[in-house]
Amino acid sequence: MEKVLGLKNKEILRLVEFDGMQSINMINYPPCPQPEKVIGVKPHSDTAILTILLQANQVEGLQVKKDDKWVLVKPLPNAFIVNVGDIIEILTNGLYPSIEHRVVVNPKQERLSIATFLNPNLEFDIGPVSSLITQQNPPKYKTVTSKEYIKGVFSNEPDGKAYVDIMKLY
Ligand SMILES: O=C(O)CCC(=O)C(=O)O
Ligand SMILES: [Fe+2]
Repeated sequence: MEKVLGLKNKEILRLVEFDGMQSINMINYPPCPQPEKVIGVKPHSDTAILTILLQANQVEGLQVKKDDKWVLVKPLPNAFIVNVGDIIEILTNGLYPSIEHRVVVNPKQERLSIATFLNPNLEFDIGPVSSLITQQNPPKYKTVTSKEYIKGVFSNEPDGKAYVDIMKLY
């Protein structure tokens, strides 16, 4: 991604190279006889840098929002799904938007997923990287310390792309 964008000084990589943080969510979705009445995980984007996700027992349920429609992500054997998180959207000044997703439940089968979230080293600020900012392309997002960013994540309920909207300047 840095190569494609022509970024210098490891402007993305430095967030994870030393003391980046990883956390894991293992989720068991029991079968639900009335799946239309419940939601497994409500619509949100991941506030991390990237998410690496395994639909561990190959049962579908994950959907991503594309052109305002929910699209099913078919489980593939031995394949990981990589979701762009809000931090990549902010660092790239919107060039790589984070993906909104949700999980619906299955009437018959239980579903297991394992999501690994790549989170930033707390030493660096979160904001658009300087090599992507020019007079013609001014920052679209605020720059905050990682601690402020994480504090904001925990004080806002996951809700669509609401948190990345809070980080927007206009
Ligand atoms: O269970 C899944 O497939 C996704 C879970 C998820 O979106 C999350 O934990 O942030
Ligand atoms: Fe998620």
